[in-house]
Amino acid sequence: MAVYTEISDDELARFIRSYNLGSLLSCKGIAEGVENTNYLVHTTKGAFILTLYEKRVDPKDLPFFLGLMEHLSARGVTCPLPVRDSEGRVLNELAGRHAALVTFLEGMWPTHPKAEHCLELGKALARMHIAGAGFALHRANALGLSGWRPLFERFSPRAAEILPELKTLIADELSFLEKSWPADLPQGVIHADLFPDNVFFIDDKLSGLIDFYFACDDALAYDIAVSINAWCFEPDCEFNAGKGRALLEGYNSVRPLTDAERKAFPTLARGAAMRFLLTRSYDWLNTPKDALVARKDPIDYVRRLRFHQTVRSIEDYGFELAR
Ligand SMILES: Nc1ncnc2c1ncn2[C@@H]1O[C@H](COP(=O)(O)OP(=O)(O)OP(=O)(O)O)[C@@H](O)[C@H]1O
Ligand SMILES: N[C@@H](CCO)C(=O)O
Repeated sequence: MAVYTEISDDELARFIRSYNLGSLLSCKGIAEGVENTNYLVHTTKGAFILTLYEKRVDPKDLPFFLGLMEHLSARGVTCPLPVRDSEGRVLNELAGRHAALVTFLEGMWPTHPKAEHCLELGKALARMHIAGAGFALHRANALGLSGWRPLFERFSPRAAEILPELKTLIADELSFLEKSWPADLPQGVIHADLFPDNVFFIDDKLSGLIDFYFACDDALAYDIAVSINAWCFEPDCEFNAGKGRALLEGYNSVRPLTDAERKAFPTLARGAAMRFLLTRSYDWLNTPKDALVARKDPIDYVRRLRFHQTVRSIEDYGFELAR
């Protein structure tokens, strides 16, 4: 579920009146999602997503997220476009929360991504990276290398509740990543959470990207590593080289990877596995078992991490990339 904040009919009607969106026809809570409260709103001018930002979003980051969606939309990336109210504001307040309305995107996310989806995703990710250039605002990656150890320290005394050897595995891996993390890769705006549930398709054609609430400035190739982990492993956590190749080839056909990015890829993939292993472990230990939000299994990311630890070069993944 992701309806943490209820809105009264009066509050909603007043809120919608402050936009030039005609009359309110309906409003339904959306069950999917974890971080924020989302409603699907219909007015006589169309369909919109109303998001109330919950506690894990830092309000000072909202201009970055909303501005980025405007920047990308203006450069041809299909993503939600924040709607301005009659005074030109994209960020408002509703039911005691910061709130925004964005355009509704048609499409469905793929529950069983195929290589064809991965190819499309790779191209879209590269286009997004290119379109992000020149965005005026900046946001450091709060869940990047420097954020991993402090997050680990918040749950390490209880890590054995997930897996007896988890504490040692993470501690050793963090030492490796802190020593080996590449500092000189091409940087830009990354999505940082481009999982299948954030990518919509209509008839196997990619129709849009959503959920920019982890977007930040970081190494572009790190974003590819996040998506390889999210899209190219089977439910039993076996790596699917065909899907991986499709994603990389799609990306490389739009924005060719540099030699430094190719060389760093196995380390980036380990870091991307670490980031989701840490957040999932923290949430696993700190979300009440009877909470309505489904917890995501950290073990899936232990398996990904162990796989990447065996890889020495990008060729070991079975990728053959054109230069
Ligand atoms: N612009 C949009 N158009 C169509 N549907 C949307 C849009 N934005 C959100 N949704 C729907 O709302 C759901 C939750 O959105 P979103 O992923 O942004 O939520 P969240 O709370 O940030 O969750 P999480 O970070 O866990 O993915 C999506 O799965 C999708 O069904
Ligand atoms: N995509 C994240 C959760 C939402 O950010 C995960 O699968 O752990």
